[in-house]
Amino acid sequence: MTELLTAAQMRAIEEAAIASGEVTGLELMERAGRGVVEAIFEEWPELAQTSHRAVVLCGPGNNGGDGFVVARLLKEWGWEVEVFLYGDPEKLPPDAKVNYERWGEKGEVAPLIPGSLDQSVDRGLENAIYKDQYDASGTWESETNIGQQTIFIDALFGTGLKRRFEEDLLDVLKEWGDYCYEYAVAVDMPSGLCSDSGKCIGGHWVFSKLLVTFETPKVGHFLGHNMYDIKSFKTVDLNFHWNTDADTVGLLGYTDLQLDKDGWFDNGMQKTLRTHKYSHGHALIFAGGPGKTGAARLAARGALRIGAGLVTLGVPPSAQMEVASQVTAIMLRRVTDGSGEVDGLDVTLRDDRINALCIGPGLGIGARGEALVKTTLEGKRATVLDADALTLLAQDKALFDCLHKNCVLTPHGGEFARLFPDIAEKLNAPATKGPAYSKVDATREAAKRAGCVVLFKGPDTVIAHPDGRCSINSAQYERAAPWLATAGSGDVLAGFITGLLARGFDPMRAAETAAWLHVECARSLGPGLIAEDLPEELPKVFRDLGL
Ligand SMILES: NC(=O)C1=CN([C@@H]2O[C@H](COP(=O)(O)OP(=O)(O)OC[C@H]3O[C@@H](n4cnc5c(N)ncnc54)[C@H](O)[C@@H]3O)[C@@H](O)[C@H]2O)[C@@H](O)CC1
Ligand SMILES: Nc1ncnc2c1ncn2[C@@H]1O[C@H](COP(=O)(O)OP(=O)(O)O)[C@@H](O)[C@H]1O
Ligand SMILES: [K+]
Repeated sequence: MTELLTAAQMRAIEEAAIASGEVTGLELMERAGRGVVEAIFEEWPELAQTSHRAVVLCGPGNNGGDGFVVARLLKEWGWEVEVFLYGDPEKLPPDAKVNYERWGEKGEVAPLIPGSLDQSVDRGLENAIYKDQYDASGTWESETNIGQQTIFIDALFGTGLKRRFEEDLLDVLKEWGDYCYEYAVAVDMPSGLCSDSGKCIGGHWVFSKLLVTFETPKVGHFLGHNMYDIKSFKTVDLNFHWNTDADTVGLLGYTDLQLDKDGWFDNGMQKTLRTHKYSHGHALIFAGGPGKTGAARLAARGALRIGAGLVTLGVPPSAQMEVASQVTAIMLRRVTDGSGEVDGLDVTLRDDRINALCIGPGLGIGARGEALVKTTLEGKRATVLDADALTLLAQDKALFDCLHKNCVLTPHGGEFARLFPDIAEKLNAPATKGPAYSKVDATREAAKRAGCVVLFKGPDTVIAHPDGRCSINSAQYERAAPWLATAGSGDVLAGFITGLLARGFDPMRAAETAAWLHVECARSLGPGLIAEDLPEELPKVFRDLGL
């Protein structure tokens, strides 16, 4: 799993490597700066054809030190380089100071104060050509003579940003422009954003197209919406040994999910030649009343496609005809209420082959919904609680206290705030100092309180286990799939998780695998997708994965 580090973890592993004598801080800084330059030429090969111009903004810490290395290396390539420093050179930390002095042998350093950037930015804009425009009017070939371009390098702050920018710096950054230049690079972090939470601490942040980070990405790179302008994300290997602790957050990827043939088929519920449908689990998904059954049907379709052996919709008698006219492979059963009467859930659950439940999509928040949530939780079976079930849990502390370790809660931001108002308040409070309270912190706290897995939705879906394990399923950067934000897609996700629970996945793995596949389906479909398409795309996604 790609490990995502906090600023403190990154600092600790670097300090350990330096203390062990494996590498010096200066060497790490040199590798970092060299990595940035290589990343620039890899991203924009056209810039390697002739020499160009760089404007480098350096900050008062080691991020600024990286900037001085980049400036020196680009100068050695024959580039015209302008360097600005925010802060007092005498107060630079030792490695940054060495690189400031090394740069001083090659060029000047101007103070970064209001007005100092005017000319540099104007000159940069004079010749700037924008790839989007260029593509529309003709071709963009790496051998095209694009004239001298200016590349803007943001090495102001990295993982060390602690507080809001002073007014003079805010003024400078406004001059720098609120828009994104074609060739703009963030060194480690877009300055102004918190590397633990992705939140804006500085009061403003610097836009860029390419972000180059070091050794392994930081948690904040994958949280929140503030990095939407970044088109390319590169990680430079600093080549030193490190181990992380149990707190480390993982970025979900294909290899982590053991979605190879063995991992996929070899679960508690094995899909092999010798098994039959009951070997793959039986999911029960509750539907709401007439006109409200679509959400549960979407979830049911998702559960079936992801491999549950059988899927039954538990419907109130009033919606029986509506549902019956819409389903075929999915079965239907009347579930009036939570009771032990005929058609009561208590009776249905006497069938212990039903091993996974999904409650909430389209359920309603009336008495039937409440009774079903209660009976469902008392059964202690693997259960996904989504949508209306989350509202019911938020309204009733006794019901919330019935949550158990086999549950998965799947709130979006609004539902999360209803369920965990105090946690949401901390999360949504304006960030004023770093490291700021993050969506990872919030989801972990929520999972601990609920005593079960919480999957907090969004392009940055965070999945946390009460024992502290935590991962992010990212639909950002090259995995962006904004068209997934469409009515009903969350219902399908609830169904995917339920289907995997029926197949015997444990709650954490079911939530992680389902979330990852959900985004894969969206990417495979592309813009125009509607929620109904998602389950139908699974066979193609499975085929493409070689399953
Ligand atoms: N530690 C290492 O060995 C390495 C660090 N590297 C770079 O070093 C960076 C981290 O360096 P630092 O820990 O020095 O942190 P930064 O360079 O991000 O900034 C920290 C400095 O800024 C000050 N500061 C924080 N918020 C401020 C604000 N709002 N206004 C004014 N000043 C503010 C702090 O007091 C401190 O002096 C990484 O992001 C990375 O770019 C790389 O060179 C790789 C090696
Ligand atoms: N910008 C986005 N990019 C990618 N995925 C998104 C984005 N916004 C929302 N999603 C995903 O879409 C789904 C929406 O779920 P939800 O809000 O419950 O919708 P609904 O209730 O209509 O089904 C979630 O899986 C969420 O992670
Ligand atoms: K930066």
